[in-house]
Amino acid sequence: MPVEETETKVILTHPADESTSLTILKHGATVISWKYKGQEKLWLSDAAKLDGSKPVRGGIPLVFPIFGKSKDEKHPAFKLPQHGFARNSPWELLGQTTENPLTVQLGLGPEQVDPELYKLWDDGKNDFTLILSVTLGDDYLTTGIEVENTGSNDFEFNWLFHTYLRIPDVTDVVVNNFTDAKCYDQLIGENYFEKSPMISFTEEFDRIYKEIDSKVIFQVVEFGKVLTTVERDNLPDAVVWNPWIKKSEGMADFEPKDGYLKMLCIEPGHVNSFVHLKAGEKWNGKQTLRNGGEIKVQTNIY
Ligand SMILES: O=P(O)(O)OC[C@H]1O[C@H](O)[C@H](O)[C@@H](O)[C@@H]1O
Repeated sequence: MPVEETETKVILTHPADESTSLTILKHGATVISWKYKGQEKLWLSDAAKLDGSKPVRGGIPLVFPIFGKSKDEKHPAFKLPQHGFARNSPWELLGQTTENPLTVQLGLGPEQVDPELYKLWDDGKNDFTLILSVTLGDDYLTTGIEVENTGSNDFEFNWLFHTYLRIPDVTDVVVNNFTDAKCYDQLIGENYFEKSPMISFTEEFDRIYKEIDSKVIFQVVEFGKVLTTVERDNLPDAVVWNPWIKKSEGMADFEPKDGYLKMLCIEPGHVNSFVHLKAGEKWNGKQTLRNGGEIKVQTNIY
């Protein structure tokens, strides 16, 4: 069976190769595992809560309708907890949409969100439908989101795929194609242009790269070999995050404590500005993670 549904999960198995598969937790519609030819490509904490009591620490949590915590008291998302409610709500499997490549859809509407939580967004005035499409390709995983404003008032939101990539050792990898991109460094609270030809990791890292053209891809490269390629569609920003030693110690659901060496978050999103969605309109964004790839060097100067 290429698509199997249990009470809590949806499992997709590649029809031509059963060692390629993925698992989606219905809680948060979080992809918690992607195996390419038997090799796990996503990082999941050993202490991640998979029982719906917390957002999942690992895999691909979904961030909506706010990235981080709003600092603007007057903003409709000000009262929401960090990263909103999509990652913390029970999504519903809508069904399989294509066989080749294998695709399923999951949906979320206000009625599935904890009413206490939903009320915190603009006093519960915003009506929406989220449809997540997850595709398991031969050597890739695509997650695509459609946000529809099904209500009668306009609203605005952030979207982000909080992707935790599993890697052999974060101190051995570099990531390309952020050179000359605008960047906000969350650790020092400063804006600058990224100048490194490749970014590397020797300490805590938390940067929002902004307004990067869709044709620019990001690649995690280890000793000259591409491990994973990240492609984006209509998601202009990308957060790059590694919590390093101290921050990992402070997260109860982060295990093992040296797990930061085995993970790197590259998070395509629309977070530098809000998407304004008029009543009745739809917005789409998509990321594709591809196993391997040829090194491609691209610029952010146009
Ligand atoms: O602990 P969480 O709410 O899952 O957030 C985890 C991380 O998400 C993003 O990557 C942010 O840039 C970080 O500042 C934050 O620490």
